[in-house]
Amino acid sequence: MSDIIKLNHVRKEYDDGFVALKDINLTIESGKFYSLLGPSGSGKTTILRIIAGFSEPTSGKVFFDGDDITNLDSSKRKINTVFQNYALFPHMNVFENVAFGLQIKKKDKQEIKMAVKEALHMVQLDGFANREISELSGGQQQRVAIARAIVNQPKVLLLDESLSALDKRLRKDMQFELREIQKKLGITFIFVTHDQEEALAMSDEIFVLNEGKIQQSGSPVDIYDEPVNDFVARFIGDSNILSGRMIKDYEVEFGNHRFECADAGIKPGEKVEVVLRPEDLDITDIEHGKLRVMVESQLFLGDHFEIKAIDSDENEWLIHSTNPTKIGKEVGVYFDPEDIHVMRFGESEAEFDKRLEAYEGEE
Ligand SMILES: Nc1ncnc2c1ncn2[C@@H]1O[C@H](COP(=O)(O)OP(=O)(O)OP(=O)(O)O)[C@@H](O)[C@H]1O
Repeated sequence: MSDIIKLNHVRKEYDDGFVALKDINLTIESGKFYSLLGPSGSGKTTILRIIAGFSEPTSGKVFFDGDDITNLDSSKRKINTVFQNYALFPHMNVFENVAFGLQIKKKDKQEIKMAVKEALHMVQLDGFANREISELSGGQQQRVAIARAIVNQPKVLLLDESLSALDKRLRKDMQFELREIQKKLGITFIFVTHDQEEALAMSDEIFVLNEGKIQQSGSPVDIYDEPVNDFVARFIGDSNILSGRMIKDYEVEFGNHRFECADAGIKPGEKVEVVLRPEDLDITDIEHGKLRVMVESQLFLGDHFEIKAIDSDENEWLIHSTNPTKIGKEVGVYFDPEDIHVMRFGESEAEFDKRLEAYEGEE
């Protein structure tokens, strides 16, 4: 797969002096589904606007297919955007909305008709061409917005929080549909969301952002299983995060116990943070457990029990279990060495990758 978009050292300082993007470097390959994921204010929309050409970086460069497009007008980019509020024209029907961009470009009438028909077919709105926008449900409006964005065959489609107006059920359906549309079209989608579940479910690759910096990039599984820092660990899924100390390669101490782990390349004695995912913890009897905890609360969440427990050092543990236990009971907690994820304080993604490579190379 070839690279289609590159951001090199992009920094964005707004007129009031606020630095929204600090030093963004990212590469987008063609034909993949990407998410920009981060809390409100982390800079997701700013990145999208810079890629679309609605905003210029203060410094740094934007490349498209190898060409420098940093100062290229948005209308000349082979990139289209689906906005959060869809920005449909309420006084035009579905056909006119989708045809609008092509009419502006003075395309041939017959050609426009065919292109609109195909775009509406792609988003499963065959037969809706003459409907008024006000006669459509939220999900259908969303699809018209996508049809309008894909009708002039962009190479990249940007989607800004475009599912956030939909109710939960419809949102799940649209997540699936968007993924299907992306696969059918074979173009690159860059999707902005603050919803980590949505990003994990839809993306080939995720960029996790916080405070104008990319914290981590990778596949959903990489990011979930190997968060590089506590921000990512906390933001993506539920976590147990504890302070600890590295004893030696493949051995870490936390909660006054030493445990075999899968991490290496960290100085003996170095203070670290340890992440254990609640679904990696199993409740067992005290003798078979690696930890001993007392169950404080238990909630049934449909497909698992969410159990909160406390150990003798007053550390709170979150455990997801398919079997119920009893409040007030002392139980053992079991986990495998690879379920322990050790994070160094302040380690960047690049340093993390380098350390991992060095150790994988040795094996
Ligand atoms: N024109 C502007 N002038 C000054 N600050 C701005 C301007 N536009 C955005 N910002 C600030 O830049 C930061 C990043 O904004 P951005 O819209 O990119 O965040 P976001 O991650 O998309 O957030 P949200 O999920 O809330 O949309 C925010 O703190 C925002 O207040």
